[in-house]
Amino acid sequence: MKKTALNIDWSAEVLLQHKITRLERDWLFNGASLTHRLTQLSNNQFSVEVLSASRQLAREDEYQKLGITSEKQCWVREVLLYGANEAWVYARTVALEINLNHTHYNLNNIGSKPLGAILFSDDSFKRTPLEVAHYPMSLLPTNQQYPNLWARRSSFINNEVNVLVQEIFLPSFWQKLQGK
Ligand SMILES: C=C(O[C@@H]1C=C(C(=O)O)C=C[C@H]1O)C(=O)O
Repeated sequence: MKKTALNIDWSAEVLLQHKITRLERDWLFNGASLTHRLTQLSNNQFSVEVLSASRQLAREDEYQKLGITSEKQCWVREVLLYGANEAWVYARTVALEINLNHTHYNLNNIGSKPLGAILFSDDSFKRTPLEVAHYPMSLLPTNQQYPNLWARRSSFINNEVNVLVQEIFLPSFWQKLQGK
């Protein structure tokens, strides 16, 4: 598998180098549905903008997390999650396409419905522990390229599919929490 220069360090090392606040910890390591929490925080003014949803090769760190040892076509969905008309979170979800095609989950056609509504409504999904990293600017959408943004990832796994969900908290989200 080709080495990518942008391998992200999802180890806890980043937590040793960058002290996180109680507020950051609450949002980075809270296992509840982010859709639900953002809906509450925005007083029900939550929405999803789908940037892309397509069949493509994934990144090395994503293959590794998904337990895929050679480059295979994946289903990749990239969205912005909005609260009160501000982009609060960029999310990138990856699943092995061949697995997804053999499930009854119609993830590729959910459009602007939040993925969490599916993943959290099916008790068969087990969620892996949340990991955090600082997300490389160049991997963010062009109008959201800020340095050192906190990202978290975890997988939702059942006997049909392994769905890797990565969520990057944008500056406007932290500004909202700080009442700015
Ligand atoms: C996994 C969840 O789904 C959210 C919705 C997403 C989407 O619609 O693509 C992606 C990431 C999540 O923040 C959740 O609500 O926790």
